[in-house]
Amino acid sequence: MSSDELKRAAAQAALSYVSEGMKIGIGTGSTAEAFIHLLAERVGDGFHVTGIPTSERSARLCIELGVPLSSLDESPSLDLAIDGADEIDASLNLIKGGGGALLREKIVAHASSRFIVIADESKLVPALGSFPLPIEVNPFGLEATRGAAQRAYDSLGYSGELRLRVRDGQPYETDGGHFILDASFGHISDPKALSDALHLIPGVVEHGLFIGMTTVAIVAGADGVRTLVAAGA
Ligand SMILES: O=C(CO)[C@H](O)[C@H](O)COP(=O)(O)O
Repeated sequence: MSSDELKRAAAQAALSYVSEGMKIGIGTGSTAEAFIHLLAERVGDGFHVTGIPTSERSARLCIELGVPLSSLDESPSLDLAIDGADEIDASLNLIKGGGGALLREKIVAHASSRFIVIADESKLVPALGSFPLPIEVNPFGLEATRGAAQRAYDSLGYSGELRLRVRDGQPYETDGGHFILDASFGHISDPKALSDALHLIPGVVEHGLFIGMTTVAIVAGADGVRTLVAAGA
């Protein structure tokens, strides 16, 4: 199966978690978009759901395909959220934000009773960190924030670099008007310690480590679709 077929298979399996009338958070990225297409087919057959999108990009696709939308302000408590990931470790901790939507994705996942991650098996890793960690920062004081983040990594014993994400020659701007620093420091030995250290920096708006948030990961591979359930979920 191709990577797109695997993403679609994971997205298809996630549909079984969606019931009539639910309010669901809708993620961002190619796997989440596969899910939006499948959900739209169900909606076309008369199924009722309300989607709360995690990005303008996902919102546009939902509108184009006829998936009814609401906002987190109108619907602050969600039944579940379904989203992709850049990396998934054995404890179902994640790196997210490759598509630049990590802040809204984290807010929506946190507002959801269950957070379901869909992915192809290439996203499963023994330890997080091969994928650069996206760190969303306020543009004000960018260099001060970059320096503080570098020192946080240094103090935890990591070595590597922070790169400002650029698109078309300009800093990449998130839906919230922030910038992203992509942190390449290799395997993250203690995700919680790194998360705490980054959260102490005023210019850091949020980072792409999703720790202890995942309820279920649905992972599609050559041998079929596996459902991995988080301990205690
Ligand atoms: O976190 C994300 C966007 O901010 C995506 O979920 C993540 O980048 C995975 O994307 P894809 O499904 O295209 O591989």
